[in-house]
Amino acid sequence: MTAPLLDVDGLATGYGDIRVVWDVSFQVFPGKVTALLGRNGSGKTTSLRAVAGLNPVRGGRIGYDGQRIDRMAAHKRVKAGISYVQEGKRVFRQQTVDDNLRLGGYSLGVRRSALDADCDRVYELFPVLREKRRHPAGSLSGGQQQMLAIGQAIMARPRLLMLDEPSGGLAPSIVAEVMSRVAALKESGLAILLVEQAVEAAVEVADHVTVLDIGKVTLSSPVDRIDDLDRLKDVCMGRVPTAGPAQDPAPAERS
Ligand SMILES: Nc1ncnc2c1ncn2[C@@H]1O[C@H](COP(=O)(O)OP(=O)(O)OP(=O)(O)O)[C@@H](O)[C@H]1O
Repeated sequence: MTAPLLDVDGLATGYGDIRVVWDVSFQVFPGKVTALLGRNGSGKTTSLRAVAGLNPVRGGRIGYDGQRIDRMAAHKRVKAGISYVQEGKRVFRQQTVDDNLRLGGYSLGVRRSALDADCDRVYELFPVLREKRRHPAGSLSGGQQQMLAIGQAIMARPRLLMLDEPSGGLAPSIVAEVMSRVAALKESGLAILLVEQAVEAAVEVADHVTVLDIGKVTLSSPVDRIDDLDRLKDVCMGRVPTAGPAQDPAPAERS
């Protein structure tokens, strides 16, 4: 059985003394996508931030690559292979596309030739970025900036990639393009934790979905067991009462 790369168990977290996540558990496996779904304010971003080391763990545990990382500093988590693309396409708008990518790989402290090779890999994944490599990032479209933000995260050579609403503010055709790149990244063996409001787009690429509401899990299921998308959307909107977390087997338990 494949071991999860990320194993979040009974997580409680929040902001200072304000607790907004009470009991959240999910796993992410290499070469798989786990989608965290749920309505606005349900605690998805806060959970991601806790995994990245930006919010304190007040209860439960975060396991990564077989070790507890609850108290590991955020920059050490990056070094350990955890990359986090925050919501809102945070790129350096004045810098060129190429410089943005190089900044993403800066923390590795590798030689220029290695950075060149890493940039090339990103350009293979996102050919449109190669075309625009000399342009300032601020001149790119919203979708292209999202791809650049993902490319920047990949430059840090992650094993776990966390994406917070990559579809945010994008037209449906661009969302499909971004998701097809996410699918390509998972095929390359990356473990991906995807936070999304766009339920349909998320289930296209996800292997497992975990739905949060008011800081708790209301549904946890392999995607191939979900046969009613409308019901899933209702659960995500908090419109369907749930009898507590449905802890279906995680992907690895089925293989
Ligand atoms: N800096 C903060 N200080 C205090 N409370 C916060 C802070 N940021 C978010 N919250 C609160 O935490 C709760 C969970 O927010 P979170 O951003 O995790 O939700 P979300 O599921 O990601 O929703 P969205 O899709 O709107 O981003 C919300 O009630 C929100 O108001």
